[in-house]
Amino acid sequence: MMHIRECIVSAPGKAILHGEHAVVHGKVALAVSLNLRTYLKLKATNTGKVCINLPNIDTFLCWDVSEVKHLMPCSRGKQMDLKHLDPELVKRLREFVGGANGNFDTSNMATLAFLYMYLSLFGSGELPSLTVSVWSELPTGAGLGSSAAYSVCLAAALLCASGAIPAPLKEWEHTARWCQEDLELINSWAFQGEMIIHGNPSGVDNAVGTWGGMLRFLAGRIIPLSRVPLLRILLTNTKVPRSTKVLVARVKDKINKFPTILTTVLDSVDAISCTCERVLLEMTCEPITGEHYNVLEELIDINQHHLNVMGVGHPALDTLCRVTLAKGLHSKLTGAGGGGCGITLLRPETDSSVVQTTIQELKDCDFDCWETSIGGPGVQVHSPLSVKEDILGILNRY
Ligand SMILES: Nc1ncnc2c1ncn2[C@@H]1O[C@H](COP(=O)(O)OP(=O)(O)O)[C@@H](O)[C@H]1O
Ligand SMILES: C[C@@](O)(CCOP(=O)(O)O)CC(=O)O
Ligand SMILES: [Mg+2]
Repeated sequence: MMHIRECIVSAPGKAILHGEHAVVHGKVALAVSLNLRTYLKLKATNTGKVCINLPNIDTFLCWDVSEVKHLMPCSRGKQMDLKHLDPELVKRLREFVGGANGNFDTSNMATLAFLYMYLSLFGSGELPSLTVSVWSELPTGAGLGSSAAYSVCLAAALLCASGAIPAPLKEWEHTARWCQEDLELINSWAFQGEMIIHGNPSGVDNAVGTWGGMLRFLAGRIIPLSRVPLLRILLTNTKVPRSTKVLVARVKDKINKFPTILTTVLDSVDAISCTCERVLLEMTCEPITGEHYNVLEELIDINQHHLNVMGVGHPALDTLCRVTLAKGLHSKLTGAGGGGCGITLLRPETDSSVVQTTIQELKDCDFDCWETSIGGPGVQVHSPLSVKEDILGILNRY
């Protein structure tokens, strides 16, 4: 039986400050990693089976390696083009997992992304027997990039298991990261997972999951913003379920229907991202003033209107904006919208009593709400000691 490397990896979720949807159409986005992560454990087995345990989405599946092996198109060697999916492999996998009739459910998408990467990475040789277990602190399908964190973890663990990238953890270390070249490979493979889950992803989410921190993303170009002011952000999950794939397709339809109208909206979002970036930079090189915050707040308001124009708003997100504005705070949706999460900018002087009453009022609307810290590290490999006990317990359960 083929020998593979075992590992535990994690990747962060993200919040998009500005540029969601527009980024799919070649505009600038500003995004930042969160302190909420997805963890994945890959275990080598000798059962002749390939198994996946996804307790967040109640999915536990096992196949005989031989059963999966014949899904690999015979003509296929090692995959070189990581910008497109192999349509033949996707078709076969859809038939196999039951997503052939446009059945884009949570479980099918996650399974498809896993099997696609597993077969693409190992399918040209002997398929290893292994078990992958994933647990996330992120809400699934809520705009915080859970799909990308999942795809980044899958890519890192499977690439590491296959020997395509090294195991960077030294014996005495608790966490380690890969070198730039390996991160680029992880990011490219994670993009494949995102293509399965999003349909037409921009790549911003997997870039944040891979590199962490705050970054500017434009047409596949990733520029880390090393100098950013400390921002206080409130995250609210309206808990209205939605699918990024459906929302991205909805925006595309609207652009096709009203090209000249939507083009100007997308250009305006681009200008918002660029203005926000300039203001954030100014805030790191000159004393921060109330005017900086006034501009950041106005940008949030304008962008939220644009996202409504694109058709990705939701009454629950309107409620979030209204409740926070009554406290003098400004909010916008983050991620694909249509429900899911929103961000609220807190000012440095915002009193903690105001924050607490706002959180309480949002909870009274049946939303989840918490102050978050941003800028967590990108994809990492862990020793078991560096994983919180409760999370390790879940990963070891299977
Ligand atoms: N922890 C997880 N375990 C399994 N699948 C996950 C997990 N997190 C995300 N996914 C996959 O990602 C999909 C959600 O992606 P998406 O609609 O892009 O929302 P978001 O990325 O904003 O959370 C889920 O339907 C599922 O297929
Ligand atoms: C709407 C979009 O800009 C972000 C989607 O983020 P999320 O899956 O909702 O976390 C799509 C993309 O960039 O691929
Ligand atoms: Mg997503």
